[in-house]
Amino acid sequence: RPLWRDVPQGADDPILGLNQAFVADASPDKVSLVVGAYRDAHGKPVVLRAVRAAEERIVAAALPKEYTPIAGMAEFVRAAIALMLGDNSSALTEGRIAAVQTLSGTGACRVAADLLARFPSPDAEPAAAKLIYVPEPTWSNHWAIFHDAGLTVRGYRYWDGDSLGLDEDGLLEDLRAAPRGATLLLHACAHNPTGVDPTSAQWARIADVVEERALRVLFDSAYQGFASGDPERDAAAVRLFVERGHPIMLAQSFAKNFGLYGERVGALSVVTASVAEASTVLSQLKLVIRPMYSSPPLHGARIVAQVLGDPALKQLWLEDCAGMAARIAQMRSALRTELESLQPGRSWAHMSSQIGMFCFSGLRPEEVDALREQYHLYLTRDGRISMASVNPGNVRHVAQAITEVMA
Ligand SMILES: Cc1ncc(COP(=O)(O)O)c(CN[C@@](C)(CC(=O)O)C(=O)O)c1O
Repeated sequence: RPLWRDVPQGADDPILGLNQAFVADASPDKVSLVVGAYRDAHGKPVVLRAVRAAEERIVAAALPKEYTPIAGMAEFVRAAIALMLGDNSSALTEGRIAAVQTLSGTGACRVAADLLARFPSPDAEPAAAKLIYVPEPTWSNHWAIFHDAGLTVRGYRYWDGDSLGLDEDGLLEDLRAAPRGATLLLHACAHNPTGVDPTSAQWARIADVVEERALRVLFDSAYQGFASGDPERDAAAVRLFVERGHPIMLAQSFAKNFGLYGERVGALSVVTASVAEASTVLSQLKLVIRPMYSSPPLHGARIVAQVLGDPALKQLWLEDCAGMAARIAQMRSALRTELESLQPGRSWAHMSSQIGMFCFSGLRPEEVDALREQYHLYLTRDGRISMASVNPGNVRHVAQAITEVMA
């Protein structure tokens, strides 16, 4: 009996769906510039040295595989917070942070969304109760995550297509117009998809407006250490808000900076005003998680806890993290050089001034389609290029293809 006959065909995911088309492409010249996953200079995925070493220790310890608590592995969660806020963060030492391990960054954003939907800010105007502002553009999955949790999602100006940089005036104007107590999503570093981050002076002005409008902030940190190569530097924006006393929420992904994509390692932290608030918020986070997926996976959390808890392994990780960031920076300048030599008079400065995994190239959708159809180059239709997929072996081919579709 066709009991599912009324189910409509769902749209392919703009990122992951495109990757399936790439896999199906038989051309030997195909290159995927789609998913933000690191590749080495030979186009191969990498398991970091510190991760391998930690795994050897974990396997040798022959640990049991009991359920983790609903809130996850406490040692991992604490290490995750300390990586972002610093070991001597007062919020951490005073016990004012409610934090849980999550199914990577996506899971952290979704648990945050459910908490926000259940507990609007007490200072919120009625219009702000379930309202979250996300940057225009943002990671495509953000819209669905917050919508599915029952929040109303609204864009705020972020990308300036003319200057190929931050639309600071538009951003501040939109935030000033936000109803009091609404939630604001901010990318901690390496904004996806634009690669454009506010300067420290611009972050300070954003923090001013957040205070004026009593906005609640959810930082989404998916690239700490991977952006600049220095986790301390990549934590600057989050630390600015915490030092100003903002009760921020922080979603952390360890997919990219630890290369643990498929292990699904993440955390969600809520900085509160007191131990009592942290305790009630944690109890509510557990009520969100238990019916959603009960408890998070063991292995990846053990790896991150082992690495961050051992100075020698942490140093190894820092070197590899810096190495990934450096290779991406090299490819940014290599591709820029190739493009500017093929297109005299046209500047590709934004390719090397942007930071993190992606270059927001400015390529139009029809040019992206031509790259895919004629040159077997795959990238998302917003023109985002995953720079980790560029390497000395394909950089000229990529530059030539881009030049030809722009002609
Ligand atoms: C800003 C941002 N937040 C959260 C996540 C979620 O990552 P996680 O759940 O794997 O921890 C991503 C990953 N974005 C990728 C790299 C992959 C993806 O789309 O899932 C991207 O290609 O944009 C991201 O870019």
